[in-house]
Amino acid sequence: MNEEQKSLLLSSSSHFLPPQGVRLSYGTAGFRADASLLSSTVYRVGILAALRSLKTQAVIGLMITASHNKISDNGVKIADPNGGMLSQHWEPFADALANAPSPQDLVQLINDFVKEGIPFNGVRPAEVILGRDTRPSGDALLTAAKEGIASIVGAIATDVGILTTPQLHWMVRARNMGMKASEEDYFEQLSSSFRCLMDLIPSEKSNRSVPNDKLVVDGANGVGGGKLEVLLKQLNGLSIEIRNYGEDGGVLNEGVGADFVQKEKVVPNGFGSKDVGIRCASLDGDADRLVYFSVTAESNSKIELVDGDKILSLFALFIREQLIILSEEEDAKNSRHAHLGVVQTAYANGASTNYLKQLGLEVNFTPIGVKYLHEKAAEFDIGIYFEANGHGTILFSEDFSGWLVAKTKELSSKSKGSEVEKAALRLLAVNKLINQAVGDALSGLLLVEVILQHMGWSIHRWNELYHDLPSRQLKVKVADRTAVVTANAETVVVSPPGLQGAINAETAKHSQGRCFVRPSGTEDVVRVYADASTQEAADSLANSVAKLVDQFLGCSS
Ligand SMILES: CC(=O)N[C@H]1[C@@H](OP(=O)(O)O)O[C@H](CO)[C@@H](O)[C@@H]1O
Ligand SMILES: [Mg+2]
Repeated sequence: MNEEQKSLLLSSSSHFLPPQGVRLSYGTAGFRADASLLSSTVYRVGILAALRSLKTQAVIGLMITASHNKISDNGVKIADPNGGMLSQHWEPFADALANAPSPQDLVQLINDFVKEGIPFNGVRPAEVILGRDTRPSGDALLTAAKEGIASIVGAIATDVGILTTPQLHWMVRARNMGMKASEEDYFEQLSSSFRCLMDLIPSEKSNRSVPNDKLVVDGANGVGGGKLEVLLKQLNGLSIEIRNYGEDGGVLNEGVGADFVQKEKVVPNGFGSKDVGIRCASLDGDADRLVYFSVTAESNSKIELVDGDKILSLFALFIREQLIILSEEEDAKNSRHAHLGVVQTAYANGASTNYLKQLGLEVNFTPIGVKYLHEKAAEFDIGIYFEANGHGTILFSEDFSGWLVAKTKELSSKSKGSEVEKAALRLLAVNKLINQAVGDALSGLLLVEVILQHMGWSIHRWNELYHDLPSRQLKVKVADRTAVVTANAETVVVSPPGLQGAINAETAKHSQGRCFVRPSGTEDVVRVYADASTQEAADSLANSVAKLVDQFLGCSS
């Protein structure tokens, strides 16, 4: 690193001193904290993004969002060249950068790091694409990110404005693949592949009208509602009403959104008795999560939740159906057995795992956080992953995508209009529609809608695929959540000593009980999850274990 670069870093970093007494860590989804604490962190992630771009000689994304967190929080995360999350190898460097106490320490750290092979004088300058969600703090943090990028000589920052998180990841991936990568291109790809899937609905089904065919979407008062509206203008055949846009006085994620609906299992604001029986969906604040629900007749606030596990099951059924058609009608010589795998976490409802296994699918488990699920899903020809909270997607391997393209070409000359050609075309359209970079509520929603039409199913029929085991999630505020250390994909507490033993004893008192606790990577809480044979038992188990957490870790003041 030359002197010009060092002094540029020294002078610009002196405007962004880190907050005292706060230690930040690149958690399940980047850095998150109260927005007032974040300008130095975002500035430093700007530097990190530029260095990552130099290292990979590719375009990197930087997204300013705190997703489902309360409106006063914000956060920042990196999209790697393939559109996925930042390589886990770089997370320790990200932590060290964010916590370097002084400009001198920061420059020293960067100097040591770049010696290990960052091509400072490479052929290609660093380039970072910047996106942000609708949070009011986003603007100022964007300036900090730009300053960070500008402190690496020659680096280019491209501000793409307010976007959903998956749009930003999609753009990064598209740019690095040399494809069209604007927001219009994103909408065009989603709408054209959706139309293609609609056209491939078997005719006996497309004439059948699905009961309650209107969909009502809760936009979490975030970025997703407005984007969905733009997308809908390019589509026919969908009747969608959007509520909680964020422009009608509602507060981001407050009593609304996918995280609220999935965890509390009650209707979001703006929904009630008028919606009984109607198909409803909820996005989270940055539109990378999607859950469905319907308002029950017994009580206006109660819902039947159709969560990420059930979206996964619907997708798996559909993909499996197409693969079966392909393999049955194919002559044995040219056939290719596609390896289909699904990936879940410990938050998956046990009933969903049983259902998927009964379908004959290979079910894999990873620790919490999409970076782990995504990595695992990428090992299959087609890998489907979902967190119960509604974040997930379907990944197609490069090899299988290439085979599919060749296959559809071959079939279009050999057996045009056949069932096998249609199945291949459907898979190809799913590959285009569903975001290959990260879970994406908008593309997920379009895929759910077209599959329901394809099956001729109402939300109730879909919900009947299997019955969820009753579960309960709670958050416990403690003095220091990092005091909870876990193992076994975050399902067993190893510290503080004695806590796991107490949880086990409590769990054993409840029929079919299962319970685990872990520190959240996105909020300042410890999460408690319990499931059991009845709702009362799940509630009682979760409540008792929340008390244990409180006893072992002490309440924060
Ligand atoms: C119980 C739960 O929903 N946890 C979520 C939540 O992480 P926590 O580390 O639990 O706060 O946000 C992550 C990012 O969206 C997501 O990957 C994860 O599954
Ligand atoms: Mg989100």
